[in-house]
Amino acid sequence: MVKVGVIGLQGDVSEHIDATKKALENLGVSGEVIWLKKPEQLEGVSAIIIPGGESTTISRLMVKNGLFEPVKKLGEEGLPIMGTCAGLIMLSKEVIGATPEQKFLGLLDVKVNRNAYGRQVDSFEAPVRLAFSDEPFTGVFIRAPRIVELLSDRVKPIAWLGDRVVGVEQDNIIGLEFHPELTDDTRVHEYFLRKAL
Ligand SMILES: NC(=O)CC[C@H](N)C(=O)O
Repeated sequence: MVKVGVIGLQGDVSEHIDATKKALENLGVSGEVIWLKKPEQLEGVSAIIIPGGESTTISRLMVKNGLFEPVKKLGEEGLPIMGTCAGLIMLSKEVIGATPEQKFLGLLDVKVNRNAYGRQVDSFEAPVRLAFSDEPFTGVFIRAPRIVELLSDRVKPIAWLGDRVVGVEQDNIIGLEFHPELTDDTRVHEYFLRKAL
């Protein structure tokens, strides 16, 4: 029985909850998926998801609600954490274009550029190649950050758009530029959840 917490302070929380429930079903694993707002709810959690949204707001609210430090600690201790889009920004070590008060969990050795795709290509869908599946995955990119540098050998690419890395993994941590929760395809969530089984 796994318990997955989706950080539910801002962003596309319900989409991640639905995708995670569906992925657990497809894996044949019984589990609970919770809308995580308070540190007390971290008790017994086996994996955490940080959704897409607005990283400045998610950062501020995680600090305000007392989730920032405990989540950082759990990630450092090896708890599986996946961040999509704004969630990727939250997980990163270095961020170009951050606001001065914005804080990052620093669990992924990557440098990202916030809002790097610019206005013209603000949002788009494109086929993404995954390291763990032969079939392409529909990548939904919405004002996505761009992974501009891998800062250590510990971080491994797991998703590509053309020859550009758009998803990475570092042991227990996964960060993606795109939004797998906005498709009906649960392969990415399943891959992540296997880390918690
Ligand atoms: N869809 C998203 O999560 C967008 C992220 C947003 N550009 C940010 O900086 O937080």
